Amino acid sequence: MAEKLVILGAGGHGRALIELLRELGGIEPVGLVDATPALPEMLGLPVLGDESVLPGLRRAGVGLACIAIGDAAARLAAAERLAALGFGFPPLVHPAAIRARSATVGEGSVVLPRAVLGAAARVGRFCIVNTGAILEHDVVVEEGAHCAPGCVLPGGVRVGARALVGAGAACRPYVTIGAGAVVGTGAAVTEDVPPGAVVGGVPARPLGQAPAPGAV
Ligand SMILES: CC(=O)SCCNC(=O)CCNC(=O)[C@H](O)C(C)(C)COP(=O)(O)OP(=O)(O)OC[C@H]1O[C@@H](n2cnc3c(N)ncnc32)[C@H](O)[C@@H]1OP(=O)(O)O
Repeated sequence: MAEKLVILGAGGHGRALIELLRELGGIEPVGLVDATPALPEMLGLPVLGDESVLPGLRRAGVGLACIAIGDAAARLAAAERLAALGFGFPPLVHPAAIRARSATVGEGSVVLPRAVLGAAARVGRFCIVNTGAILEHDVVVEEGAHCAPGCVLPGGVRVGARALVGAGAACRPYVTIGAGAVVGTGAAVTEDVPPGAVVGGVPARPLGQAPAPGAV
């Protein structure tokens, strides 16, 4: 029998995860939970209410959850709350992603279609590897980080915890992107990015401090 799963977060990323789960099979999504549910359903799945419904879902046999929240700090905080209620977080890898046998994906992380995980790539817990992102051999992505659509991380790049590598950004091999840093869309990162920095452009240069949660 398929294990039952609830999705926390009824926004755009939630929609992407519904599609992922339907392609994956073997796990039955029962609905979505959201702090401020705007609509009664999403792509045919019910929006069940806010987090107050979660204990009842656990009692009803829903044992799995995935967190569809783009902001890294909010995603990790939500994971702690749901773990305390006893939910488990399977890594979810879309069947149209390409994963080397030696690549690993941590609990609660999601890998979307056409993403590539090369040899010995390591994706930590509660990360997002978005559509078409390329993580080459030996790339390390730490807890809560987000590799946005189409970014290119060549061999040996390290993405620190909660960092965001923006859509279409590319990096030089073996650079380190510090914890909580943001790499803007389309940037070309040629040297290490300090923790918490915001960089953009070609070549990437500092743009300021990390934006407020949810702003990117
Ligand atoms: C499935 C999905 O959709 S996943 C979504 C993934 N998300 C992303 O890829 C978004 C990544 N975020 C960005 O690129 C953002 O533009 C950020 C974080 C770099 C900057 O955002 P903010 O802090 O809101 O900056 P803001 O838009 O006010 O721009 C500040 C300055 O930086 C410049 N700037 C903003 N983004 C970039 C960029 N990607 N490259 C170069 N310059 C940039 C702006 O032109 C502006 O310059 P100015 O001061 O000379 O006018």
